[in-house]
Amino acid sequence: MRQYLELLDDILQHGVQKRDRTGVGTLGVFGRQMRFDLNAGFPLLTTKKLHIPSIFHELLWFISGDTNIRYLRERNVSIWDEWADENGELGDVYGKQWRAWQSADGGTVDQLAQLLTQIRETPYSRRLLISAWNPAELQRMALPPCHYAFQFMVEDGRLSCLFNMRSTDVFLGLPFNIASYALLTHMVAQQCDLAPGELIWSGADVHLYLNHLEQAREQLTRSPLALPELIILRKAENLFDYRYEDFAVRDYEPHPAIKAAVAV
Ligand SMILES: Nc1nc(=O)c2c([nH]1)NC[C@@H]1CN(c3ccc(C(=O)N[C@@H](CCC(=O)O)C(=O)O)cc3)CN21
Ligand SMILES: O=c1ccn([C@H]2C[C@H](O)[C@@H](COP(=O)(O)O)O2)c(=O)[nH]1
Repeated sequence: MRQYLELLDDILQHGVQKRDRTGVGTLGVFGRQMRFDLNAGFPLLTTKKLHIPSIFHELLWFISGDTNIRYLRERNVSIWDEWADENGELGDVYGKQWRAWQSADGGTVDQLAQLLTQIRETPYSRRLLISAWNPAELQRMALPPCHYAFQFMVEDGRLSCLFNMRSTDVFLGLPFNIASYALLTHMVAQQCDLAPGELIWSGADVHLYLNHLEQAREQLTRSPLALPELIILRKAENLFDYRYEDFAVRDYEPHPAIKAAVAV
């Protein structure tokens, strides 16, 4: 994950200070990309310890189509707490758009199910794409999607994924987002009898909150360690049938966690 440290350094060196919605303020750059070879290890940050259950449960929750934080709360995952209403609802966020995009005729589109069919039937397709950016429903979302679209590509029996972010909280959000899309790529690959290929992150507004600068500098004093390995213990019947217990991360031995406040 040397690329991640290079990105931190890039922002600290070239970032421009800006006001932002949360009132915290950021140091940011516009337009960056990072690539991860999923065969070189599972891209979990090693220069600070990440809480793996939060990442894995969140992805399973998206895939299930759920938009209420009850599922997360029951599993001690608190990363969405600040955005939920008194009933735990986040509105029409990721899960809704991935699994039940509202169509004009009153029906819904299961983008994830369609994607799997397309990968199997037309692996050469250039349309293996899912969008969470639904302009008609943005007002009904607690937060407009940050990772708003992702696309797969099949080549030589390998599945690669590129995910787009309009806005990236580099210290807190990005390490989660990279691991989450890496896990999704492993799962979709297994379901389609492909091997994982590359994961590519593409970010537009790429920022460090001003109250994360010290933590970012602390991370830059640390050396990246060997990446862990993801083991899928069971091949589920279909993409929607995976459980948390189906995954194990082997040999994750990171530097200690670094605390930071999330900007709401
Ligand atoms: N400002 C901001 N940054 C984000 O990354 C973000 C949002 N808002 N809003 C929606 C979701 C929620 N996400 C979050 C929210 C909190 C953490 C966080 O506090 N992480 C800590 C503790 C993790 C834990 O409890 O599992 C960390 O040290 O990684 C991470 C991602 C990602 N998103
Ligand atoms: O998965 C996520 C979700 C959110 N973020 C960050 C990016 C921004 O710092 C905030 C969202 O604020 P906006 O004003 O809507 O841009 O959350 C992330 O990095 N990853």
